[in-house]
Amino acid sequence: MAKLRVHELAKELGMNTKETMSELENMGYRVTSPLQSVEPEMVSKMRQHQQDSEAPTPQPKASAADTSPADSQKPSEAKSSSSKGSGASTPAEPLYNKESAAKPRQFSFSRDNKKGAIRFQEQRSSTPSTERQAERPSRPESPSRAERSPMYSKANATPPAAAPAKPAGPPRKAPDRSFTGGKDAFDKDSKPAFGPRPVRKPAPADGRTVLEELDPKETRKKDKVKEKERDKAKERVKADDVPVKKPIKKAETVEIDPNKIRKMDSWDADEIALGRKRGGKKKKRKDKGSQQQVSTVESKKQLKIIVHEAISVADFAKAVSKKATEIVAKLIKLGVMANINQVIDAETAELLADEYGAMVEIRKLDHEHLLSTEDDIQENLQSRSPIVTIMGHVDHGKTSLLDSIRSSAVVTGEAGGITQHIGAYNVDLGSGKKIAFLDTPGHEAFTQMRARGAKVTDIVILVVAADDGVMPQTIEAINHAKAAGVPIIVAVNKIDKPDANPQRVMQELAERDLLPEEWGGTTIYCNISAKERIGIDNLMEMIMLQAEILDLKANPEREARGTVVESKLDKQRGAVSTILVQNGTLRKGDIVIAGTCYGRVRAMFDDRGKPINEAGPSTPVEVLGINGVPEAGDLAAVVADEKTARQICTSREEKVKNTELTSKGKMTLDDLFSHMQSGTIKELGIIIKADVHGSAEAIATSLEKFPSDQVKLRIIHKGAGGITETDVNLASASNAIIIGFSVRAEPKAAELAQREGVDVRLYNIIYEVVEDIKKAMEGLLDKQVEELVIGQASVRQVFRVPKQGEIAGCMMTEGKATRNSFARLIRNGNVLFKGKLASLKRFKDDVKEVVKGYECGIGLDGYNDPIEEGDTLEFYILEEKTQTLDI
Ligand SMILES: Nc1nc2c(ncn2[C@@H]2O[C@H](COP(=O)(O)OP(=O)(O)OP(=O)(O)O)[C@@H](O)[C@H]2O)c(=O)[nH]1
Repeated sequence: MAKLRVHELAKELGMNTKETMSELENMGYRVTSPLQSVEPEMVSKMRQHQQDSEAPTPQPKASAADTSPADSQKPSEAKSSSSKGSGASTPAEPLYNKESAAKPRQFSFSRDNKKGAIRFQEQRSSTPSTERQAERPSRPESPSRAERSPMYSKANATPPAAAPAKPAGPPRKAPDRSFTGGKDAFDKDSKPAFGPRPVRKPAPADGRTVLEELDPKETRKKDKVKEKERDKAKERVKADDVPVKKPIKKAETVEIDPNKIRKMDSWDADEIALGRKRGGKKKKRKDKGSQQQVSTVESKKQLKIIVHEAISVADFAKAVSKKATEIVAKLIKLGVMANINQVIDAETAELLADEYGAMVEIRKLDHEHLLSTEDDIQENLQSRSPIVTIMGHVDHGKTSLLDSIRSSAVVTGEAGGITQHIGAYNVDLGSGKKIAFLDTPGHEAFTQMRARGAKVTDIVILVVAADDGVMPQTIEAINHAKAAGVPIIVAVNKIDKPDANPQRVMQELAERDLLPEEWGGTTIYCNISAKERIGIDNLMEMIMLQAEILDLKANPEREARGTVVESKLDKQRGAVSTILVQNGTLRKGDIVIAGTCYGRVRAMFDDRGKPINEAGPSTPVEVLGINGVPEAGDLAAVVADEKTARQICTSREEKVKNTELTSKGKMTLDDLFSHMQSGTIKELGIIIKADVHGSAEAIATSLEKFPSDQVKLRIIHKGAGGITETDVNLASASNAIIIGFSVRAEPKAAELAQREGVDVRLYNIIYEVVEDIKKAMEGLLDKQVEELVIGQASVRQVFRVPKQGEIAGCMMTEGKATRNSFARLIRNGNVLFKGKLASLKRFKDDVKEVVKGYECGIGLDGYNDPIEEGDTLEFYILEEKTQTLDI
């Protein structure tokens, strides 16, 4: 008997790949990849296991089997269709411009065992699925799968035991309600579980389908939910009906939720359950009035105000049933100058709420919170297409690959053949399967987005030219993808070239932890020629296979949330933003916030410039109507009205102004110890940049060997050259520190590091690097260091002194500077340097200290960039505090 790969076995057994992997694991067989070959004996064990579980019983256990997504096909059929369904095994057959599917199609994978090629398979359902279902014995469904399947109603997934009332008898032909991923599922005859629910039909005495039998249960469940929602809605309506001038009685027993109303919080799961958002147009109109910003809910608890990012003073006043002028006065007492129409941030609202014995619940509008599907109603979750980023070294064929995938001519249209902008494209593979591609000019945009909290990509395609091999940017791309925890599929490109050497690429990448599956590793490699369009279909199959493993889900029913991929100002069209919808559905007319910008979606275009009215999950769209140019990586989310959008954006703008806020929470060597102590850090990410590769290697080796059972040192990236913005972005996105050895940070990188709060350490002696890390771990074990500012000086003139570099001629404007103090060099609010003084002089004499009102000359130790007139020097000393470990 021949070996089979995991995904082939899964196909044969009618299971999904993930389940098969876990089933194999359960049977004690180690599986690391869906491409892994399974030994013949294990294959037969699995088959036996399958048969055992499929053995027909006199009990009518149709319910679970009916709901199996894979049961619509017999294993034997799966095999036979695998060879014919793909149009035999002509490898060059295009996958996504197939003739239109007149018949319902379904999508799956198969392997042509003779040729060893895994192929997409398009299965035409010539036989009604009900027949196929009846031909094979039913197989009990595992509850987990039932739960996961988006198209299932939970009721249908009830295990066999849940239907004991059914009369015993021979298994009857139950209609196929399994979801196969194809349009079969919508076949009228087969009465799909996810079609219009026959809940209102009275269940017949016998001959009922399991679906019908279970419907009352489902109905009850639904009714309960609806009832709950109706109650909630009533409460909201009650609140909405409160006239403006009428004070809310018993304010302390009223829970006021300014955001949980139709106008404020369109992404609230409850609202979605009510289906209010889409049907809420009329209400919206009716609600146009400031008083409708607040809704009340009876509660015996403390007054609760739910605030997302901001709330206006007027709304806050309403929430606590006080006059706005009183709130303004309270704010002044708290040191916040705001008028009635101004917006206060959630934290200020919290302080204010304290004054009224109320509490504020802050709901964050960040990527982590908004893009999670946790609060989505499970049954609304559906599989979504994978979002793929193509990365690789310059000229290795990223654009050509994308071009060949979407059969357009991007490369020829590019100026100088260089990818000039980030594009996002949807590729239709037919059979309802799509892949969203992000075309980035390397990895900068990817990491930049990640640094902004965006996690856009599900899979990275690493393009490596077979004639060129692994190059510096290939390594960077690997490190960036790894740091983001995104799986990599390697596309070895240009195999058409005479000097192509795919084996060498494999070898080089294997050394970097990308061990090919055929060598016992887990990384998928695909040999392709983007130019000659060789192996593209196989690559697409592998992407879909990986996507299946990742089990990507989204809820198209909810309001859109996504990420800005790029944005620009177009002379004709105004601000144009490319938004990748990641959850929900974006519709024309929706109000979108993106970073600090917002607006009503005036028009939307797909990746080919075609106007569209709505875009579901994993769809990139060009959006017109946003009032500015948001940054790549900004979260885009639909809110219910412009007022809410404005409030949030105003508050965000204020936060952006306060640069300190953005640098909050970043890891620095200084606070490594406190993080270690609080247990908030398990590993310290390090990026090493050195003048030569050898030094970077040497530092990495010594750090990797560093013994510590508390914190693991993880080298995220190492390379030769100065510290660039990309390095800082990577550090910021990965909460890592940067070690520069005999290199400096590029000015823009230094600025970015300052803005992002990334700790950049510069060294000239390897030993000192290790020593510093050691000190950070051990030295701070005894001491906690605090910076105490002691003075400030303004740079009036700059002198160049041989061997000493630049000396800043300063006037002390505040406090004092001492010879052993530290200094921060600040320009336009940015700290360009932080470190020791190299010299402190009055005229030609070294002095110990200079006080306010006196001139002095100051050299900065280790700072080699120009000092400029007008720069500010801030002096500080480090104060050590003894730690009390036993607290
Ligand atoms: N022979 C051969 N040439 C290829 C193949 N793929 C790409 N090329 C050529 O390689 C060059 C670079 O291709 P691009 O697709 O622009 O590479 P890129 O990685 O997107 O480059 P940047 O946009 O500059 O980062 C072009 O001249 C392509 O025609 C291939 O499979 N075979």
